[in-house]
Amino acid sequence: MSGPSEVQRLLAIINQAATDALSEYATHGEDVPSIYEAKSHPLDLSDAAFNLKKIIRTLEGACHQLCATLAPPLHTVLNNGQDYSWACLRVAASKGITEILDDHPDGVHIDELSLKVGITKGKLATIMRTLVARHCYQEVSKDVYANNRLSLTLRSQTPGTAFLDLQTQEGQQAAFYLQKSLDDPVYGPATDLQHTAFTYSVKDTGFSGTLYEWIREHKDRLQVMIKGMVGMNQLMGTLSVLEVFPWGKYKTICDVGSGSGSFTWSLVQKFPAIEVTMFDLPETISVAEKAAADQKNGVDRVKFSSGNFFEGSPPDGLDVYYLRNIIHNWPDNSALSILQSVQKAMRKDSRVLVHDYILPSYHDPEGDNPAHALDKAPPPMLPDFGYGNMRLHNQNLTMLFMYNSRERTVAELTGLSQAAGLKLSRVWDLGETAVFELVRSDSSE
Ligand SMILES: C[S@@+](CC[C@H](N)C(=O)[O-])C[C@H]1O[C@@H](n2cnc3c(N)ncnc32)[C@H](O)[C@@H]1O
Repeated sequence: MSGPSEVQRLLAIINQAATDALSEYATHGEDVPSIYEAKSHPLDLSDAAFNLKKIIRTLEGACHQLCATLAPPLHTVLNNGQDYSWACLRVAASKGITEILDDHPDGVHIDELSLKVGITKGKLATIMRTLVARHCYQEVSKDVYANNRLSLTLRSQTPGTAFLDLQTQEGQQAAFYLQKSLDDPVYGPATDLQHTAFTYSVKDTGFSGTLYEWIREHKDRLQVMIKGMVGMNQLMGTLSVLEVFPWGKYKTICDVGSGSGSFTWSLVQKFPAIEVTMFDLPETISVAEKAAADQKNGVDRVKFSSGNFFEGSPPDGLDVYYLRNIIHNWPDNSALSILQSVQKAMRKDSRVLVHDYILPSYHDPEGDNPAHALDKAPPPMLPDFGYGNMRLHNQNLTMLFMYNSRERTVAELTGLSQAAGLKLSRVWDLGETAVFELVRSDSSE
C-alpha cells in the first residue's frame, strides 16, 4: 500500500470508528459527553460499555498511526520518550487539586491554588498547563483553572488514584531501572521474582526478596496495592465479564487469588443464586473479611478460604474457578503450578476462567482458529491495534518490571493449559482484556 492510500484508509477507519462511537452512546440512551463538562458520564465506568472500548481501541490506534505516518519520525519517538505527564498527574492527585476545584465550578486563580496546595505559583502553573494540554483540567480564563471530565478521576482516595499512585511510584521507579537491570550479569538473565527491575531498584536499601515480600514490609503500600487493584480493574473494564459470560448457568464459583473481592462482590450482587468462595493468602483474606462489613447484600453467599496455591489447592468440586490478574503475575513454571493446583480441585465438568490481557499474536496458527481468535484491526493498522492496545503493552511491561513475567498469547496459554491437564474451550474478547475458558483435558466438551 502506498503512503497516500494508507492515509486515506486510516482516515476512513477513523471516520467510521467515530461514527460508531456516537451510535454506541445513542444505543445506551446517553448523550455524547463534552470534554469541558465537569461531570462524570454514566458510561464512564459502565460494565456494559465493552463495545465502546472496542471502538475506541480502533479509533486510538488509527489516530496514532496516522500521526506517526505523517509526522517526522523523531517527533513521534521523542513524544514517547519525553512524556512526563505522569509526574504532573502524581502531583495533582497527591495535592487534592481536583477536590479543591470541586468547590469552585468557575475556577480558581493560580495564585490562590498555589497557596492552597503549598506549591510555588510558577511551578504549579507549569504542572497545570501540562495537564490542560492533555485535556485534564481546563484553563477557563487566564491563569484560572477548573475541573473537567477527565480531572474528576483524580479525586484522592479513589481506587483509580490508588492505581495511579502504584504506577507512578513503584512502576516508574522499576521502569527507570529496567535498562540497568538488563545489563546486570545476575538480574539480566534472571526469570525469578527475586531479580526483577523493581527489586534491582531497591537492592541498595539492603532489601533482597520479591515484590510480595517488599509489600509485606511496607504495610502502607499493601493498602494502596489492594485498593489499586480495584482501580486497575475499573480501567481494564474487567467487570464486563459479568455481561458476557453465562454466569447464570453456574452456582458455585471460586475467586482464586481474590484480593479484597472486587469481582466477588459484583458477582454475588448481580446473580442472586450464585455462591462464591474467595481464596487468597491469609493476610489478604483477613483484609477481605473486614471489607465484607461494607457490603449491603450477598454477604451470606460468600465464604472465605485462606491458602496458598503453591502449597495446596483451592476448595474442590466447584463449578467455576475464576483467576483474574493471577496467571500473568508469574513466570511459566509458577503459572503452570497454579493451573495444576486448580486442575486438581476441579470436577470433570468444572471450568477455569483465566482473565488477563491476552497478547495478540497474528503469526501463530492458534491465533487463526476462529473459535479462539481475538479481534484483529483492519489494514493498514497494526493487526493488534497498536496504540489502541497501549494498556495491554503497559501491563505487559509492568509484569516484566515487577515479576519477570508477561502477558501471554493464546498459543502460550494453550501450551501451559495442556501441560496442566486442561484444554481450551473458548476465548472471550472483552475489548481490552480477554477471558480464556478452559475445561479438563478428559472432559467430553
Ligand atoms: C494482582 S492481585 C489480583 C487480585 C484479584 N484477582 C483482582 O483481579 O483484583 C494477585 C492476587 O494473588 C494473591 N496471591 C499471590 N500469591 C498467592 C498464593 N501463593 N496463593 C494464593 N493467592 C496468592 C495476592 O494476594 C493477590 O490478591
